[in-house]
Amino acid sequence: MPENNHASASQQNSKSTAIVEVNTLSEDSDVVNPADHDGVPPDYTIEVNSRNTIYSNEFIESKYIYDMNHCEVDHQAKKVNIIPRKYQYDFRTKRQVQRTGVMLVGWGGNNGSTVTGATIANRDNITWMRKEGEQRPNYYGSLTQSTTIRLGSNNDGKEVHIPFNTILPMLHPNDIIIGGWDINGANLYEAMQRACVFDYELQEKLKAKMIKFKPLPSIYYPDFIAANQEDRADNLIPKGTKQQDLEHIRNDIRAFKKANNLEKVIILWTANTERYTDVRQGLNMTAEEVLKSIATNDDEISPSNIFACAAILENCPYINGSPQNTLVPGIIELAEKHHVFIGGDDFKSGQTKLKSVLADFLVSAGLKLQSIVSYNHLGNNDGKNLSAPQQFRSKEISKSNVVDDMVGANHLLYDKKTNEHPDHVVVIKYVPFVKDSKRAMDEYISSIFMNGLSTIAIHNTCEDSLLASPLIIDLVILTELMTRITYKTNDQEEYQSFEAVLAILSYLLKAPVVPPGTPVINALFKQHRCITNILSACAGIAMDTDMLLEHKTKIPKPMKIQL
Ligand SMILES: NC(=O)c1ccc[n+]([C@@H]2O[C@H](COP(=O)([O-])OP(=O)(O)OC[C@H]3O[C@@H](n4cnc5c(N)ncnc54)[C@H](O)[C@@H]3O)[C@@H](O)[C@H]2O)c1
Ligand SMILES: O=P([O-])([O-])O[C@@H]1[C@@H](O)[C@H](O)[C@@H](O)[C@H](O)[C@@H]1O
Repeated sequence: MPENNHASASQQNSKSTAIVEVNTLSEDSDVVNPADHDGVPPDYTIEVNSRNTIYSNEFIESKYIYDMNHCEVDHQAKKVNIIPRKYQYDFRTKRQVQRTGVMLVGWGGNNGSTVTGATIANRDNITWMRKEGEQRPNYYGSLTQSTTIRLGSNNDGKEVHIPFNTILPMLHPNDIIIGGWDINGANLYEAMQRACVFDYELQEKLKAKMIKFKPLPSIYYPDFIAANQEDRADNLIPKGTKQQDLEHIRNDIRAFKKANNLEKVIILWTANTERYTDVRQGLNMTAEEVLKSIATNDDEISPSNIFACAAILENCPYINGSPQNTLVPGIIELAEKHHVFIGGDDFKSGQTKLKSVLADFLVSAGLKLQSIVSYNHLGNNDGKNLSAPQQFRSKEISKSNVVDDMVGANHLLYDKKTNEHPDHVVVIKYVPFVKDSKRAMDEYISSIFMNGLSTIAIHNTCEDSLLASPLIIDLVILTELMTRITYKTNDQEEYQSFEAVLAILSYLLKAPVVPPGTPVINALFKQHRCITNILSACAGIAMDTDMLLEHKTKIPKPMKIQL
């Protein structure tokens, strides 16, 4: 496990000091009017001066009024009755960040080795040379580490932004203890070399630490991943029943937690994409059925089903970074029964992330998106596994559904009676030569004003693992945070956790799993606002409504509101 040889960065977030107005601005700031923006340094913490936000040593407690419009559509009268409703929430966040570990399923893969090497490089501030000169480690691409949240404005009318991870006490990636399993026995140095993601000099500087890490043996059911993965499977637990596999993985989790003196362990699947499993009565529709199917060695129980059940039964959140339908109804019910968080599916890293922005931009601008073609080729082992039809189908599904909510929200452009929607084609090809450097080519065709046509063509090349690794970090950090947040409402006495299915993670995932019967949101900036607004409410900070009325009207004196 990576050593933690520095004072925990996570604990620094637990102190509280008032905001100090600062005029620091990064030299490379490209804002139009630098004077209009204040960036608060990362080592500051925030304190909300309000009677509705209470700080104790243990908790941050905030009161929040949730406004929601209840709508009644009267088709006879051709009228929509809108009843604005208000609900009071009391949020409570434990301030002490937990000593947290993540066990990656597929630790020896490109994503697993890359995220492990990156946290070591950042923690130990390892620099390396390449032809452009000295390179420094960073966490670019991480929402929690490399983005800011607009708080409001200061007395001079300047916009004040804080680092995202300042809004509430959060785990720091440098403090995450990483371990996990792989069906392949390569140590993490060999895995990093195989991945061909990091520069050579960085690999060599990481060697001494990475070579010490060897993935735990894992479970391998050949029928669930491509046959071309068979030669990789040399690091397996002794062949037994699926019940024995479940118990073995549970023991691994307990051992990892004890050996590293952890308070929280998160299990995250970044192993190969599996084929879909059947979903049917008697197999996996209830928690009882899933556990019975494991006990009776049912062929349709997948490795990822085993890992998910093991995690839940060990009170460990489980996150699915791949597109297969691991989180069947029975596993969702098991998580709900045990009040354990689960999330998925499939990291939303590049081509699909852009699609969830472009489709939203086009449709919300009233442009009728008619055709989307998403082609990519890649040469890593993921691409090799996806070259098999059943594994490709899992990925095709997760990459295809990402525009459904935007199209469904605009019945002016798309006829709901005929389920009208854009043509949408997903193509993935395996080209070994390019390795992890994925090539993505997209074409978006839209009908525009007076039936003109607009075609947008995009080409993107980048290492897939450098896009996915910061998402793995954010999934761990946000999941650990959510385990410290509880709420009660105006008609409840006891504080309780959020729903077991962590829909708040949707921003990081292509095919968000949501609580049964609730809407799936894919539009990226809706997902982003969901995270920032919920965390703002927990911190007692007013939502950023983007109205900026203070700059458009003569704003009155603030009212004193006691909730
Ligand atoms: N940008 C991205 O890289 C990206 C984005 C979204 C989703 N994903 C998904 O993330 C997953 C990992 O991607 P990758 O590029 O690291 O792939 P990879 O093939 O390099 O790594 C997967 C690892 O999982 C191991 N594995 C397979 N079955 C296993 C099992 N039952 N138990 C333990 N280990 C097992 C393999 O040996 C391999 O080392 C894939 O499913 C991929 O589709 C990747
Ligand atoms: O960049 P993105 O679309 O979010 O996700 C990627 C896909 O484009 C790629 O086809 C696939 O091989 C990767 O596993 C990943 O899913």
